Amino acid sequence: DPGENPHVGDLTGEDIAKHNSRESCWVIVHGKAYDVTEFLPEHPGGPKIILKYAGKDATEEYEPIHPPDTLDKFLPKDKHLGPVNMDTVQQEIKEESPEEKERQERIKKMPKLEVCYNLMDFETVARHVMKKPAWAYYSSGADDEITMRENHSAFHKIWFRPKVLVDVKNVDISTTMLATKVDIPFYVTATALGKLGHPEGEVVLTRAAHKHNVVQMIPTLASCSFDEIVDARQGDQVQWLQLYVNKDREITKKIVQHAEARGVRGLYITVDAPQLGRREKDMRTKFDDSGSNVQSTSGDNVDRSQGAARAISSFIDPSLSWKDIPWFRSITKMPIFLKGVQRVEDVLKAIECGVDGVVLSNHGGRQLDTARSGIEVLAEVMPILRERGLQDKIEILIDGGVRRATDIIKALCLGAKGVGIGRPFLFAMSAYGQPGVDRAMQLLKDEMAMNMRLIGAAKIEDLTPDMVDISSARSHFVTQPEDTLAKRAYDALITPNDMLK
Ligand SMILES: Cc1cc2c(cc1C)[n+](S(=O)(=O)[O-])c1c(=O)[nH]c(=O)nc-1n2C[C@H](O)[C@H](O)[C@H](O)COP(=O)(O)O
Repeated sequence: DPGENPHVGDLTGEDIAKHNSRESCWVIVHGKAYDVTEFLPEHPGGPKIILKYAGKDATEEYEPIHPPDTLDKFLPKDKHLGPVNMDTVQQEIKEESPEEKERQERIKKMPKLEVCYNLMDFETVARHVMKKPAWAYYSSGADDEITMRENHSAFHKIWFRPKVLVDVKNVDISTTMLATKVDIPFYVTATALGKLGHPEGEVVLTRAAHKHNVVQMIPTLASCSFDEIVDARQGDQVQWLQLYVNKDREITKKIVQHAEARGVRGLYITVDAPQLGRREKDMRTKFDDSGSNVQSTSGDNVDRSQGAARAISSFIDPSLSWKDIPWFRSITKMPIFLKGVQRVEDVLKAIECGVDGVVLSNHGGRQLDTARSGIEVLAEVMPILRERGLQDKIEILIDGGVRRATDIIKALCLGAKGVGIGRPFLFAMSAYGQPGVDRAMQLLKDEMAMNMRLIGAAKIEDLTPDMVDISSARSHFVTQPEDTLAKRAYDALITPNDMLK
């Protein structure tokens, strides 16, 4: 009688363990059994990582990479074998590796949250406490990571021309982005696989975005399901959707129309990733985990060694082009932005196509290496739009390397409506959970108010192009002239005699 024994009829661990081969492969996920034998060759991450858990409980490995509704969506119902009595499943006693022991020690000694005074502090702590694959995935850029570093250093080539004696007693740092009133001109940009850094994943960012009244851009490749992230929204909180366009347009149409039905307020089509870049730190950690080195698999012609990103993105359509824009117009009423535009010619094309906005971005340096930073492209775009009277025809956002409120202010002075921020919030979340993200956002708000005062601006509209000097913005290699005379004076080894030489 099920009343007495709730597990009557359940499968047992023994039943599952018998199906532990390529010929017959059953796995357990969240207490339910699945026959994935026929799915093995289709798995984007390759068959090997599944075979590592054949006949066993795969939940821990499955969780960070797959939204919870993945099996319901992609595995035929007849392969869903039903509940498993987990008391009968022999849980693997995972011997803690020496590396994991060391990491746990570092977590015990990590700095208190109050010691984080800026966004880079979170990155420093995260590097020490995150699991290697998670750190590698979040921190990696493409190829030599030159663009990833340039994104941040580009802001240091732009200098302020502050105004003085402006009444800045009351400073208002709020603004509107895509007709949404926000407390401060940044949004949480789309970054994939949130559960690599935190067991709750993207919903942590949803809660922090609500608390600080900023917009969250929901990633296509989120660990949480889309509906989980939308369900975590509170009150009239605004979310946008970042879209990787699927080769199967029907799937894309369903995703977009479902998002609109769920009240998402903007569609951001990612256009800089027809194929995901080579993030070598991410790739290297895949080799460390023997199960996921899925190179040698029969009949598997896709190179799966490119880390999690490349594996889970094989659905992206590289044929996407300008001719597809009208189709997007036909399937949704949401405003449409192109995310990843990197030259003024494409901004002009976007205006011609009637697109509502663009994000000037190189994907955080994770795509084409030695592409220019978003802020440098912005410095190229805005003067030309103004020249042609087009600056109000399209909303311009930028992202990449934003780590200080001064970076946000420089972007706004040049004409952006706001900026997207990615890694800092991931690192804050991974190291300290939601309190970390809250603090990161609050630090930016405090910096923003202070720096607006120091530049002589009481509100966002007061930020104008004449407040920045961009004469060095296009130099990718700024040498400092060697001031040998001064150097001589400061070189303790030089004696007065030498001066007589
Ligand atoms: C850090 C990071 C960025 C990703 C990201 C994942 C991570 C871990 N992923 S990715 O795996 O495919 O590359 C996405 C993504 O899903 N879609 C997207 O449009 N941009 C993606 N981006 C780019 C992101 O939206 C911003 O362009 C970038 O993060 C801005 O730079 P910062 O990280 O320096 O703020």
